[in-house]
Amino acid sequence: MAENPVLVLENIQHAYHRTLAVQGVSLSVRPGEVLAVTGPSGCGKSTLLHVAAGLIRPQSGTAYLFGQSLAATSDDDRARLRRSRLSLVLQFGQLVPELNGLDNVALPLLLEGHDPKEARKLASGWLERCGATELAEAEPAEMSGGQAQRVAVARALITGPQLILADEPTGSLDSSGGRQLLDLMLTEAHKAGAALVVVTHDNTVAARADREIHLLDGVIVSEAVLA
Ligand SMILES: Nc1ncnc2c1ncn2[C@@H]1O[C@H](COP(=O)(O)OP(=O)(O)OP(=O)(O)O)[C@@H](O)[C@H]1O
Repeated sequence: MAENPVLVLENIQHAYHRTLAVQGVSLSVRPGEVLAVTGPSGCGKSTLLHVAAGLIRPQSGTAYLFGQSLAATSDDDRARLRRSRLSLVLQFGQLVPELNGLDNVALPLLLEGHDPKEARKLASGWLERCGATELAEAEPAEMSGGQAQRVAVARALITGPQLILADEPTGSLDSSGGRQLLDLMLTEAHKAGAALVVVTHDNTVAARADREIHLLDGVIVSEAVLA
């Protein structure tokens, strides 16, 4: 029997004032699947990812994470779900400005009550794997966009999530740095059996996915199975 999807979006529609950003999008993501969401700037990719993460409540349609309707969960439950089974890599890293690189990576474990020494040891290992050892003591304000993305990816991987939602996770890195970080995300997702949904402008990133959906003006206009 096929495994249950980790993410289902049913007929999602969302507008900001008069701008219709997403118009009736439905999709489903299987465990372990890598899905690329592509399309030109402003076509609704980030909005869709934020809906999937429960950060935006869509005006209509339903999002299900791990079989649970996000509309039916409380803010606390959504936050808990995000911490335990889902990781986000948002555009520009979105690190906690008051914490250094090491504590930003350790934070999801600290919030779950892990031993701080152990959490920081694990965080240090993830920073190293993400090529960001030298950022352990740095504050986010001192980091370049690409450095913040490395730290954000380390923070996303430390919990061993079942689903990673990533918005242009390598967009601020040069092509070789971006490729390395993407390789790491794909390898770790594969090892853990995690699904990865990656929003990208970059065709070389999309080419690494199992499936690609292409959005135009908030609508899925094409879908391709790549692997
Ligand atoms: N907070 C907001 N307030 C008003 N309009 C918004 C807001 N966020 C997005 N939009 C608009 O909604 C549409 C979709 O935006 P969205 O950021 O989802 O697209 P995108 O494909 O991710 O773009 P990009 O690739 O440039 O990040 C755009 O027309 C954008 O201007």
